[in-house]
Amino acid sequence: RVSRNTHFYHMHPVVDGSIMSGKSLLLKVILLGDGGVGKSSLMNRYVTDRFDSQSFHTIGVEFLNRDLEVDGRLVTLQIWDTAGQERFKSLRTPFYRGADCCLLTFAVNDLQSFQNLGCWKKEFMFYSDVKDPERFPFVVLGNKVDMEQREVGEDEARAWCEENGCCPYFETSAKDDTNVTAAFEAAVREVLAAEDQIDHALLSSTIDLHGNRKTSRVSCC
Ligand SMILES: Nc1nc2c(ncn2[C@@H]2O[C@H](COP(=O)(O)OP(=O)(O)OP(=O)(O)O)[C@@H](O)[C@H]2O)c(=O)[nH]1
Ligand SMILES: [Mg+2]
Repeated sequence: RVSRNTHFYHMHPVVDGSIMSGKSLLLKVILLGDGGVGKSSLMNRYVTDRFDSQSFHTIGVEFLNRDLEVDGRLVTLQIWDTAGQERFKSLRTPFYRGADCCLLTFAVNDLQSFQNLGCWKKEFMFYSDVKDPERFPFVVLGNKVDMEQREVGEDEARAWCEENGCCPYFETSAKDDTNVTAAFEAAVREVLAAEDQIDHALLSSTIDLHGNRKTSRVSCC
């Protein structure tokens, strides 16, 4: 399963310091969550529009690319799917660096997987070394909503999201293709919104620097 994904990989030349594919922006999103919650199924549904009821546990990481357009911007979404089982921790954590968004995933019929969301968030923060932890975009996915036996209510999940940085929440089914596209597009929107904020902050600090220089000249002379 690991080597299969190399078919989907294509090099993105670096143009003017930013990684571009044609005119599209390359964004890396990473799926984290307990083993068996449906991370690989969500990625495969989104990229290949297939669902396999007999899928194997992931070992290490795999990734697939999909091009899309969000709010008029062309994006190549590089989706990194990780192994949720504890024994594969050392194989997945080196791949957290450079992620633009983290998709925290649980299964609505598995309470433990919901209770572990906080641990996944911590693990991501620890190994990704993100520059601005307060503003880093997360999206939460409650998968397997097609299952009748739920152990986690939608309200409970939304409350967790509120308490954890007001991240967007989607109830998904990789099996029925419910909200899968919406969830990945939301991840792109979160990244673009965060980048717009950074651009705005940079612009403001440039103006401040200019102002400071003027002030120091006055005090020098
Ligand atoms: N009913 C239902 N089953 C699902 C759904 N998504 C995944 N599954 C099933 O759940 C099982 C685990 O799915 P995976 O996608 O392999 O889970 P994973 O999160 O990638 O697991 P690891 O690779 O071990 O981390 C498989 O048998 C899938 O067919 C869903 O939305 N609904
Ligand atoms: Mg998997």
